[in-house]
Amino acid sequence: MKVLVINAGSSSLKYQLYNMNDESVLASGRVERIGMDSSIVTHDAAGKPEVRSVSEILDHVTAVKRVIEMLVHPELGVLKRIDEIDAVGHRVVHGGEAFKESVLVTPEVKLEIRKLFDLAPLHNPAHMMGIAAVEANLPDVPQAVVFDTAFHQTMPETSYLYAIPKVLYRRHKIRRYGFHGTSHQYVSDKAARLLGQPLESLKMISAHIGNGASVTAILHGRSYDTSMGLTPLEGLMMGTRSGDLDPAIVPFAMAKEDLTMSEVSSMLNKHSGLMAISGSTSDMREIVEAMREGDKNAKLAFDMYTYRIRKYIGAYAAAMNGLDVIVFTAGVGENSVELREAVCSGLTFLGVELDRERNAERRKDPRIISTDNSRVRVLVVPTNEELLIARDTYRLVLQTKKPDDRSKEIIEKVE
Ligand SMILES: Nc1ncnc2c1ncn2[C@@H]1O[C@H](COP(=O)(O)OP(=O)(O)O)[C@@H](O)[C@H]1O
Ligand SMILES: CC(=O)OP(=O)(O)O
Ligand SMILES: [Mg+2]
Repeated sequence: MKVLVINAGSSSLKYQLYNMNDESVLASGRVERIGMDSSIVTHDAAGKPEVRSVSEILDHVTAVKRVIEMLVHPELGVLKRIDEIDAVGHRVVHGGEAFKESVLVTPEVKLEIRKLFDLAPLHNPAHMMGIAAVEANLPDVPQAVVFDTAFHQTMPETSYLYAIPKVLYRRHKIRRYGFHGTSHQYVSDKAARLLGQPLESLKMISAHIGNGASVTAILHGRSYDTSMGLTPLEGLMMGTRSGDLDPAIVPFAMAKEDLTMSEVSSMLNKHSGLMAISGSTSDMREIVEAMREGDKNAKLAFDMYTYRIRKYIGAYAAAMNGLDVIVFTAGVGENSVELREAVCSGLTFLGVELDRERNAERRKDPRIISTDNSRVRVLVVPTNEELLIARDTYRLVLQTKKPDDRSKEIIEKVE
């Protein structure tokens, strides 16, 4: 079975095509700057050089059409015919309380995702455009949705409720949901396997540090608490997002600076974080570079960013009354030697001992970077949200098949 995984953003669409018989990636790529004057398509088919093209792609329907054209292209493609795509899986950031696990797309599911537009205005509308674009281009292909929030649905009330009038929860479902769940789930499972210990026996903290960043306390394999909240704004300081702040700042700044609600929201989501403190960039590579050149603002941004990660790790170790494993993942967590060093150097009281040489190795596979004597094991595990999305989609679609077809598919997979 071949599964196409799509992560649709407001102006971009990333894709990966999997052969589920051996979970190999046949092709991957992205369409950027959708709706702008020059859109960029990058396509990378297994065994062929990556290609880049610039054209005008005004909407997501056209973007999906371009992706399909690339996949069946006589030279650059990997499929003979479009009907070789058996299923499509989508990343959906917000599933609210309605979705505790991945599901196949139905009219009811689409309605629920629409109801959550308010709670994830940057993400959910774009995902719906992705789903509609697939319907338009591949009308008979089953689709599944995999939610960032699903893994965190195991959190206890003590973690997910805010200490505000309960009517806000009852009427509007205002609570902590948490995000990046697919990633936290993937890396925690991978970490336990690498250590050769059952996930259920471990107290783990996973730090997904990318553009968006969140930390999760994973107690015996289940999400126990997580730093993002009702929306992906709470918690850590991020590239352009503020993370935690005193909520009184919002009305205060609105009054003093004469800001509207959408202006204050844009300030906190798009003009804060590393960008605001460094005054120049939200990209950690550039922050580290500028810091080396003696830029004081970049150093302050880096110090605040890493201090907050350390603070959350300390808090979650207390929340779980212990800690066995820390996992770093995502763009910054997987790649920044400096960040891991800065975070871990302040955690020796917990029994964290980083091995400097292991930490400095630039490898792409999951690995241990703590010393052999470290009481808490520290790991780097490259995340793979797309693979989990492909697996869930494959499983859900297989369940809908007639028993005979199902055994045929499973036999093919074993072979
Ligand atoms: N070698 C590196 N060192 C430090 N940071 C890096 C490195 N490579 C990538 N990054 C950071 O990773 C971030 C992107 O992370 P990623 O997980 O891909 O984000 P997203 O999926 O949310 O777009 C970039 O903003 C960049 O700062
Ligand atoms: C939920 C979220 O913050 O996602 P991303 O990191 O992709 O922006
Ligand atoms: Mg991401």
